[in-house]
Amino acid sequence: MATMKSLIGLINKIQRACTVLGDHGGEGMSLWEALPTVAVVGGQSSGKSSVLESVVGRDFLPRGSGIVTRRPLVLQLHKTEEGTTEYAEFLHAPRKKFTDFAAVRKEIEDETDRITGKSKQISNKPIQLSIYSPNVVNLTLIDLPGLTKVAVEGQPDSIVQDIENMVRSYVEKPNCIILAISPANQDIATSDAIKLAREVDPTGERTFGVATKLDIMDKGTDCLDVLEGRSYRLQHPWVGIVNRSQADINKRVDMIAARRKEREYFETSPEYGHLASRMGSEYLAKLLSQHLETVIRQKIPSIVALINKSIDEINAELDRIGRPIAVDSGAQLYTILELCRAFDRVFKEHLDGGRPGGDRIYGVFDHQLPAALKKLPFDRHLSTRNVQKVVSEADGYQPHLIAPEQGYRRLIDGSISYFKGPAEATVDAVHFVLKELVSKSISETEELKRFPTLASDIAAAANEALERFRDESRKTVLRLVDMESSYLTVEFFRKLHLEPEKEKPNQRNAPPPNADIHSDNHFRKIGSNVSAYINMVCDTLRISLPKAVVYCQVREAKRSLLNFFYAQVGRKEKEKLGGMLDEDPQLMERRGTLAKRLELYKQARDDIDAVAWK
Ligand SMILES: Nc1nc2c(ncn2[C@@H]2O[C@H](COP(=O)(O)OP(=O)(O)OP(=O)(O)O)[C@@H](O)[C@H]2O)c(=O)[nH]1
Repeated sequence: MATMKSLIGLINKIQRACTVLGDHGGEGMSLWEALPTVAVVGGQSSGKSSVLESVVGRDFLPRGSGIVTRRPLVLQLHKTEEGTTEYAEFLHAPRKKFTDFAAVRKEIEDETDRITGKSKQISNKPIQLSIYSPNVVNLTLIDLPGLTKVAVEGQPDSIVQDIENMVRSYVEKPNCIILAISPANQDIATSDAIKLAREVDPTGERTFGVATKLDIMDKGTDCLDVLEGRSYRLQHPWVGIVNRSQADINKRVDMIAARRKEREYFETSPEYGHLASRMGSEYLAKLLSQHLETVIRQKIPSIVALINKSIDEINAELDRIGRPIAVDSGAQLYTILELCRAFDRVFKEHLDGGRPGGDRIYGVFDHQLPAALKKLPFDRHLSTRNVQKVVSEADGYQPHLIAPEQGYRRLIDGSISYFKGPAEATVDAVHFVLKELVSKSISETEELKRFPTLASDIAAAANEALERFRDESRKTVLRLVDMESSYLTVEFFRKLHLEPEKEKPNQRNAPPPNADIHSDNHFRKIGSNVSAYINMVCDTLRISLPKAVVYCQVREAKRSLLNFFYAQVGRKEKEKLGGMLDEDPQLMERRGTLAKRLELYKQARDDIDAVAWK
């Protein structure tokens, strides 16, 4: 069977670990709240601090007027071998051992101010203090601010409610044992502690009533009705305490002497002599320790169940956000390539139809390009006036005799050069669609979300590749246009001469007023022939430009978008690979917190297994 020391010591260990991880209850069923503790509750100046110091046997708590205790003090008592030196340790100063308990008091005051500032504010962030002494029992007590009635200078009006809310947040927990301190020299009916305890623990199963200041009750009055269970009955018998009076404190009566004085008081008291064996702070400490140990033993199964549930939840979240990356360069390289492949898969799905986006490229070919071609200013370029101008310039001093060969060539070259605009616009439009698809694919690749550095490296590499593909595509489409200029389709013109006159004068070729009909008809005819040829070229380019763009940009993007990147990664020094896997700092912090919490819960489970089932 586990010893009392080991069980309570175990809970102390888990409690300290919870505090390190910032789990001090309040946020849903935390491990902290599953741990049984003893909360010391009482009105101002009810004697809380005196009881705690009597239990510890040391003078170590801050004293003063108004609200002295402004943060919960989690006091873990560890019984050490007889003759060993007493010392204290704070969780917030783990390597500092305090043997001077006056310094402990100062550290409690300073640590309180560190969080609440010099104001009289309170804070629910606990101070964790462990005391190792042969004069204590294994016990964990939480000292809470006194339930006050009136805000004093420098306190906000809400202080009364704030304190009650904080105290209530502790005592309402089913695992909290309530040490209700009531001064016997005041009507117990007005005890703040009993009132609150009655509310949160109506059956009194987890309330221990303590009556202090028995020694200064009005002459002729005593506390026997309460101590002998006739009034304010609780499941556990009340314990009477006589702490040091203010005079004793001022005279620096030490705690061990005070305990002796308290024992003598009860042993020689006519009223309480018969109760002496179950009165006094030493008896109270032993009673609480035994009860705490019983409660812990009862609660172990539910604590283990909560720990196991928490372990499963943490493992599930770690799986979701991803486990830490291995540190060896081989594993890192593998991870990087895997992530690149994941991105590539998403990108290809966008192009091939699994995800939206590829259709926008078709939209460029099916709408944007035809519309742009239609808008080209061939009307103006092939107006009769301009045809006449270009042909005349091409003839020079000798007008052409039959067909103006040079004039035709210049008109056709001039017309074909207009195609360069729509050709380059198509290349750019497809480029921007591909760039957008790269960006969408990065954001849709779940695995990449935790590696912002790698995500931006992949985006940069992909966009660099798209720029290269665009340059190549631009050269190719311009070459296609130039090819149309470089060698005209002779068959077209041969066929032309065989065909009868079809062209009727229309608005576009209408001759200017009082022009020479022969030359106008002649130039209009030329313009119409060139226009027919250009229409043929236009039909050819409307088909060949998309092929060139797909071949140079879309096909390359599918085949080799990251090939350069793979080569770069392969050349990176090993230590640089880790840098590519830098994670979102918040994510790393979250994973670190989860890993620490997981370690706490696993350790707690192992400790409990090691102790509880012996
Ligand atoms: N005679 C006598 N005086 C006591 C006893 N218990 C406490 N006192 C005195 O009552 C005053 C308040 O005692 P504390 O222990 O500071 O009470 P407290 O509830 O901790 O006070 P705050 O934390 O400041 O609200 C001090 O002057 C103590 O000396 C007792 O049993 N007998």
